[in-house]
Amino acid sequence: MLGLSIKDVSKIWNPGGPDPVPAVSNLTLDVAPAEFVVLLGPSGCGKSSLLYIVAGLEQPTSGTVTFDGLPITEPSPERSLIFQEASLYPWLTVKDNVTFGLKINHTAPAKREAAAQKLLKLVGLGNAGNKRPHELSGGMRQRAALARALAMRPKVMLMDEPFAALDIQTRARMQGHLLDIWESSKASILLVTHSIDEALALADRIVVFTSRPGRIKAEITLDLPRPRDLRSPEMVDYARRCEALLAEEVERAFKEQELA
Ligand SMILES: Nc1ncnc2c1ncn2[C@@H]1O[C@H](COP(=O)(O)OP(=O)(O)OP(=O)(O)O)[C@@H](O)[C@H]1O
Repeated sequence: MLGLSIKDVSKIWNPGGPDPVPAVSNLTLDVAPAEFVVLLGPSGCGKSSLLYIVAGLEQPTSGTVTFDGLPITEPSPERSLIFQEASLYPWLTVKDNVTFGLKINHTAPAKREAAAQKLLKLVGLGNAGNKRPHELSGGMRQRAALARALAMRPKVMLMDEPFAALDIQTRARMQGHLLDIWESSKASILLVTHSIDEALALADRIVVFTSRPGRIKAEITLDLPRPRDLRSPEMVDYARRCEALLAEEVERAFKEQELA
């Protein structure tokens, strides 16, 4: 099968230790090529744990994860992971950060230069290639991190709250950039967020998690054109549904804590 296939995956941190933590439980999720899936869930419900497994940085305790039919056992350039804080190399220019992976791959300098020009333009940093990361704003750094991920032509972009550290206006612009990038790259995206608005603005499908251990509570398919007007009655209705689903889970987690 093409795309990402997560089958019956469970993750227990510290299994066999004195304090095992069941993070994800029997989770099954397929992400089609070029599909944009957003994971929404209460804090600590295992969203990042799942992303690390898909990235190949962690192994599931049980279950399988495949990409284009092949088991995921280790990180690969075809699956890029982008975090909340852009982790650029401070001693390299933006351009050299973007083409770092290509240099490791022994891509010829002329090709690297061409790729950097194209990617920096795509993320709106056409004039910032020679700057160092500390000279950029948070939003610009995150765009540089996106360009660096794109340089490896990933088939899947795994994004862990990529815009959470940004102010609301920058965040909205970054979402627009991401949609442009997604449309031109045709990569699948699996993005974790706490923001219902972000999920509604971006997703083809929102997957709502239960509280820990994370399971799929609901899936909401948004077969709607973008950009979306989040104030339209239809979107307000979707937002209410998401809020109600999340509220149930937060409530359940509190009750379980009280009983423990
Ligand atoms: N490396 C680890 N070792 C032990 N426990 C871990 C590890 N990583 C995560 N956990 C635990 O697994 C559970 C799920 O964490 P995870 O970070 O996957 O949740 P999350 O849904 O991404 O949370 P948030 O939304 O707050 O970022 C938490 O209880 C967390 O403490």
